[in-house]
Amino acid sequence: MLLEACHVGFSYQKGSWLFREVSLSLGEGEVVGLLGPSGSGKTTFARILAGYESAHEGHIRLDQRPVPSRGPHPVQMVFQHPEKAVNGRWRMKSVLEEGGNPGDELLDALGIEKAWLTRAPHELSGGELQRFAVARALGPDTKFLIADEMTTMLDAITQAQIWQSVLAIAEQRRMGVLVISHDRHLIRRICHRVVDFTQFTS
Ligand SMILES: Nc1ncnc2c1ncn2[C@@H]1O[C@H](COP(=O)(O)OP(=O)(O)OP(=O)(O)O)[C@@H](O)[C@H]1O
Repeated sequence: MLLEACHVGFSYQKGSWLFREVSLSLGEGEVVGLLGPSGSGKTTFARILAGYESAHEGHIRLDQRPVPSRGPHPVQMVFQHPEKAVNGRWRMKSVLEEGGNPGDELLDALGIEKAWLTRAPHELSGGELQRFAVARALGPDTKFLIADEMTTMLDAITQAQIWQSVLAIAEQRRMGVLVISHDRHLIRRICHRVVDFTQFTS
C-alpha cells in the first residue's frame, strides 16, 4: 500500500499559503522523518494526511485512489499530549475500545499493564497514557501511523521503549510511519529517509 501527498497546499488565511506543492510518499513498512521549523505546518500537513483537514490544493491518494471517507481511517495520528487526545472522564478500557478492540498481544507489546485499564487518564503517568494513545491508533485497519512529536514529553528510557515497540509492530504489520520531530538524533536513528518541510514553505 502506498500513501501519497500530491502537490498539496493549505492556508489558514486567504491569500497566504502555509505550504504548497507538498509531494511525498510513504510506502509499506517505510519509516520517514519530517523535519522543519516550528510553525512551518508539519502538524497541519499531518492532519490532512489523516483526514482531519482537507487540502486546499492537490490531493491525498492511497494506492492511487482517494482515501475512503467511510469506516476507520487507514492513517492514524499520535500527538505530543495524550491527555488532550483522550476523554478525561472515561476509564482507559473505554478509551482503548474507541480504536477497536486491541488484543492482549498489542497491549503486551506496548507494555500496558492490565491494572491500568480500570484507571482514569489522570491516574496514569504521561508515558503510560501515551502507550494507550499508541494502542488506540494501532487498530487493525491502520496502515499508516503519524507520530507527531509522540515521545517529546517523555524521559529517554520511556521514549526508547515506546519507539522500540512501535517500530517492531510497524515492521511486523508492514505499516508505514511518518515521524515528525525536532529531535534530529531520533530521526537519524530510526528513519529510512528524511524529508525537509522547509522546501514547501515560503
Ligand atoms: N486552526 C488554526 N487556525 C489558524 N492558524 C493555525 C491553526 N492551527 C495552526 N495554525 C497556525 O499554522 C501554523 C502552522 O502550525 P502547525 O502546528 O501545523 O506547525 P508545526 O510545523 O507542526 O509546528 P510545531 O513544530 O511547533 O509543532 C502556525 O503558525 C499556527 O499558529
